[in-house]
Amino acid sequence: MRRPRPGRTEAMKVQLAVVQMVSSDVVADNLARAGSLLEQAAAGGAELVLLPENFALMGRDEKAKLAIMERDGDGPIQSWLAAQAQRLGLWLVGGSMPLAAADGRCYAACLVFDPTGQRQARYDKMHLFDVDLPGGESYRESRTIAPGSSPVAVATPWGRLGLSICYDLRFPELYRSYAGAELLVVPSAFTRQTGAAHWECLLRSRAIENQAYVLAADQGGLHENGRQTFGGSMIIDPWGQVLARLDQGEGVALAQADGEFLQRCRSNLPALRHARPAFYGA
Ligand SMILES: NC(=O)CCC(=O)C(=O)O
Repeated sequence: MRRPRPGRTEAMKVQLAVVQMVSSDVVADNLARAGSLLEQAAAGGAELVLLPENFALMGRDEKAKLAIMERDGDGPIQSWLAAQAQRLGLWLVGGSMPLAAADGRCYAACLVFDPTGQRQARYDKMHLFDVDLPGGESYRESRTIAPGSSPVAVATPWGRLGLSICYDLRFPELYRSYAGAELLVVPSAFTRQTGAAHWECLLRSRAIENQAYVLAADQGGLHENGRQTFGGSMIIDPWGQVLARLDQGEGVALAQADGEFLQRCRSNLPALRHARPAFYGA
């Protein structure tokens, strides 16, 4: 494992992993399978691993997440995440899990743990999926989820990591607020319908326009609530190339990020430096 000195991201090389799940409505089963998938990632040399949105529960009823929501910093799912990070010596990005909000709803929180099991960041999903799709599929996340209001990027040994969750992917301004971050994560439970149409295109766009590695861990299959998620978890480089990809079902995709390659992309094609936000807003 190469640990670069701060400010030496061009020397950065890190093995990344995204975990794809088909989470059920039984938390203990989901955590047990997630634990095995994390072991698989660690065995593949991963040092930074991303779990999908709702890794601990995809309930029959959206309200089920309110029954398992935890207080910030206190609860079995948060303890499980800290313990996995420490047990496997990983930076672990915990997709999303429900943390209590003051109004009875929950936040969809993405928590980041370092290899000592210390929590390094919390990001709350900012854009909620209140959407009606062709064919009658309908979602109202705001009934159970309160929106977050702050972008969050966290310093890692390999550079800055910008956090986002699923539907956030459609709002490029969020990622632009992370401009210069080397790594972007998008834990997701994309619908099968919208995933087939937009998933890869949106992810590659975020990688290309921000010249960053993008890690996207999705749910991928048929859940007990009848909901179908897309899968296609992937790791993309700053040139927009898909380095690793899964199809449907559970699994782990691994790929190496290379700081020299990232710096080469940014110096050969300095689009981030050419931006002129003074004329069209940040
Ligand atoms: N859970 C979500 O945010 C779903 C987002 C999604 O499927 C999309 O198309 O956007």
